[in-house]
Amino acid sequence: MTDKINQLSGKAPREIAFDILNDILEKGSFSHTVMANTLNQYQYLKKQDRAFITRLCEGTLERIITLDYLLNQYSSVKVLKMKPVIRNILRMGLYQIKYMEVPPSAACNEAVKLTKKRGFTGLSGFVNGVLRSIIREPDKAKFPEESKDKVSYLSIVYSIPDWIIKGWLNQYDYDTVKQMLEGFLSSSKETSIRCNLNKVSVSELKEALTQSQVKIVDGEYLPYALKISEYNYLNQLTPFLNGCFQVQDESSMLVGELSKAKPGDYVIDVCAAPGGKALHIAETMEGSGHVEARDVTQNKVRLIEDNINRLGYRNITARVWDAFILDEESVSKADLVIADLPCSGLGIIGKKPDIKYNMTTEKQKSLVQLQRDILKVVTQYVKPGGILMYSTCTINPGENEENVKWLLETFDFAPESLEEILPPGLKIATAKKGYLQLLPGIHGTDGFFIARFKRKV
Ligand SMILES: C[S@@+](CC[C@H](N)C(=O)[O-])C[C@H]1O[C@@H](n2cnc3c(N)ncnc32)[C@H](O)[C@@H]1O
Repeated sequence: MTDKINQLSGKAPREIAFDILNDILEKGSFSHTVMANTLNQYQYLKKQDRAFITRLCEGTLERIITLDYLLNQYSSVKVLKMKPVIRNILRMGLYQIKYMEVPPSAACNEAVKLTKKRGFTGLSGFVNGVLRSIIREPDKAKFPEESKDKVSYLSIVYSIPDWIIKGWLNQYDYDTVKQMLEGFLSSSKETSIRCNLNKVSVSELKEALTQSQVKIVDGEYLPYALKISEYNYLNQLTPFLNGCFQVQDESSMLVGELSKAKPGDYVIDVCAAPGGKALHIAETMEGSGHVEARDVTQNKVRLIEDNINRLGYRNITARVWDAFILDEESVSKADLVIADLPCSGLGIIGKKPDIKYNMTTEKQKSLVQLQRDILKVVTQYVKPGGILMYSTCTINPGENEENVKWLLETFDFAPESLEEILPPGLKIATAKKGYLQLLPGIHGTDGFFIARFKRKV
């Protein structure tokens, strides 16, 4: 059936994958948006075709540095000098040969077919030649020697730009960085979810998911965190539609967990969309108090509202408010302020691999300024004795540890130890200083930073 419809629409799964990759790699579109929109458009595809497209796109994107390095050893024309269509067909072809359970000759034949279909018949021999020589001599290509050039080795083997590797090697020892890089490569296979305890128990949710043939494993630290896989569409799962869970990484749930909001608290989340942390905190307050979830545009606020409605919480509202602008009415009013600010996102490159190719040190510097500008405003909302939670999904001391130091030097806040409130199984030395950095591959979560402060009375 799918093949027939594909013939009618003229697009086979590899061609759909090619269009997605071309949009991301040549037009700069965001990977998760293009993937979601395209898969939505091809809803009639069989589950395995959708899974094939997802794996091929995500995998190729994740491994671009490795793939280009290898292709350059087999091709007389360097990848960056190739026509965009040809380099992306070759990247996809090589990814299938090296990392997927696709017969190599099929990967090669399909690449040649696609080259002709896209009007490059004259280059089909070139595509065939490069891929055939890879199949013939898979061991010809050599990676940099680990003992001679550690940065190049890690960068090429794990497909991460070398400036990022250098930064992490300044902060962590070699083995830790290597483990992190392994962690990124294995992080995108499951979806982390938070059980909506206001609606169901964890065992009820597990039962409902099992009935929908979803594979479930427990989270690392929190009893209400699960990881799911092997479903087709999230928004066709009955437990999702019924608001029994929210998609959220466990690292992000730790913000809600470590906030220790009390029933009756007034909470402001200044950068809240799509609402993960704000919704979680509303849930922990058991229907009491109030969470005001703010974001900068109506579209973002709509995302929060959709989640509020689906999950059925009554003690949270969403509102458009620009965090750079002081809201006089909120000054010294909040028991808890959540500042989960825009950041360089290097902690989630396992899920959104395009981030690692687009981020730069200059962009990171301007993000530090943005974070400080927002903090100057929103720290004012915390009432004396109230709590400020600062978090980012990145691994960069400038945006994390140095911002903590700056905040403590600049405002009337004291660090609040996290040691006593960490969930069992999570031990991090800096927790007693009021902050922690989670690392993929080490802690089993996204890379994530959390700091807790108390406003002095
Ligand atoms: C890291 S995300 C927040 C994720 C959210 N806390 C959650 O747990 O689902 C950062 C958010 O900041 C928002 N943002 C960016 N600039 C903003 C501004 N000037 N005022 C308010 N929100 C802003 C973005 O729209 C984005 O939704």
